[in-house]
Amino acid sequence: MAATIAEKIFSMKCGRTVRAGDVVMAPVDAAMIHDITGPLAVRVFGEMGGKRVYDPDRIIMLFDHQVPADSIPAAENHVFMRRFAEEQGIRNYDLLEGVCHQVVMEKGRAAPGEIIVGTDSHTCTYGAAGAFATGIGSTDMGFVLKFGALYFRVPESILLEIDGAFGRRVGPKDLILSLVGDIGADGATYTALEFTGGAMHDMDMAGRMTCANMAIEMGAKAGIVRPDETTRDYVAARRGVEPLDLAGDADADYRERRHYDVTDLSPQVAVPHNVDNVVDVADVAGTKVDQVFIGSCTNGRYEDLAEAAGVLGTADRFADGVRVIVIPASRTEYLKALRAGLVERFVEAGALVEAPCCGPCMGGAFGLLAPGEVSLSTSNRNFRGRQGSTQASVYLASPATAAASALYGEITDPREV
Ligand SMILES: CC(C)[C@H](C(=O)O)[C@@H](O)C(=O)O
Ligand code: SF4
Repeated sequence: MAATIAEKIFSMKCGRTVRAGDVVMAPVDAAMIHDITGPLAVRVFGEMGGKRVYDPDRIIMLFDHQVPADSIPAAENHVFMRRFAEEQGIRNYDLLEGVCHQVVMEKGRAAPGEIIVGTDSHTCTYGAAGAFATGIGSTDMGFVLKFGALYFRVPESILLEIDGAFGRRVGPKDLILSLVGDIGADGATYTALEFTGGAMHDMDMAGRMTCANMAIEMGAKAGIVRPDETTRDYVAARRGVEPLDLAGDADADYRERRHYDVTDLSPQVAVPHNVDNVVDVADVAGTKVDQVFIGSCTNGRYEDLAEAAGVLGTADRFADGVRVIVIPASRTEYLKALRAGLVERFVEAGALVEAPCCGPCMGGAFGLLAPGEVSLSTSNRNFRGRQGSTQASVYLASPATAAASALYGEITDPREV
């Protein structure tokens, strides 16, 4: 019987044929908790009478939102979580490795066919590895810590066939922003997006992670990139085993099939204050920016930094008056950027390069905006107040557009640099 990837994954995990709409109790392959939402999950686990977690090897803990601790309560949360990890024998990456989603992926903790949950909405990022991965609340996570399983309604799927070849300085972030603009912030609510097509399969893992990461910005429960050779190589290199082959069937019951061609796509920008307010860069070119942030789980990988550095080229300095903050998504990505000389280039050009963390993405730890200020950010959300004052404005774009805008002090089409 024909099935979507999501239906196949739930059928495999439940040991019987299930279809979209079925409510199932499914085992969870891995569960991720971080410094912000982890403490509540741990408390709920205790309130449920939890003594030992179901399997410490399946739990991934790390701190990334408020690191190094930016307040005494944050430091206390860290201590609380460290103790729990020690008691339970959970591997705690602490604040040493980077942003949660990048760390889960690069440690090979996500693979095709797995069900992964995390107490963070961008857990959908691991769909880049062919997993069914979704963000859950801390209360649900308390249950997962105890029982290793969770109730799910198997979602309907939307097939996204992406073809064509990106033009110069246009890439995965422009694609996903255009999809969010087209589908809308609630256009895919509780569906699994299944990404396939030539342009997806030509994309490296970094680009696929950028796309899967923003599935939640359309309301999707998960965003799964059909696994292929690129997925296999990435996962096999990290796990030492051949991952599962998995594809949706041509005659599966998709709620919708959408086709896109990226060939003529221009750089895209999400304008304040919603992620689905997406326009061509030309429509906002010339808008003055006070801060440019290159980083986050959406675009803080080596490939993103290289794209930005490519636009910077041999220019001496970023524009006067623009604060450029660059944050590699993990220690691994930071080291790659260091070894390739990218960090040196950014610093020479006047950027602040910070250690891996969420940084200004959520307006948490640092890099906040004052009323009236404008930020151009490679992250995934531009809601009012997201990066500081509710009177500030956040534009979202690709690393190439961010670098071009940092060079000129105003939103700039990277193809013109
Ligand atoms: C802190 C966390 C709950 C939150 C999320 O779930 O996404 C954050 O990571 C974000 O990006 O807004
Ligand atoms: S980088 Fe931003 S979007 Fe990603 S987990 Fe951190 S706060 Fe959330």
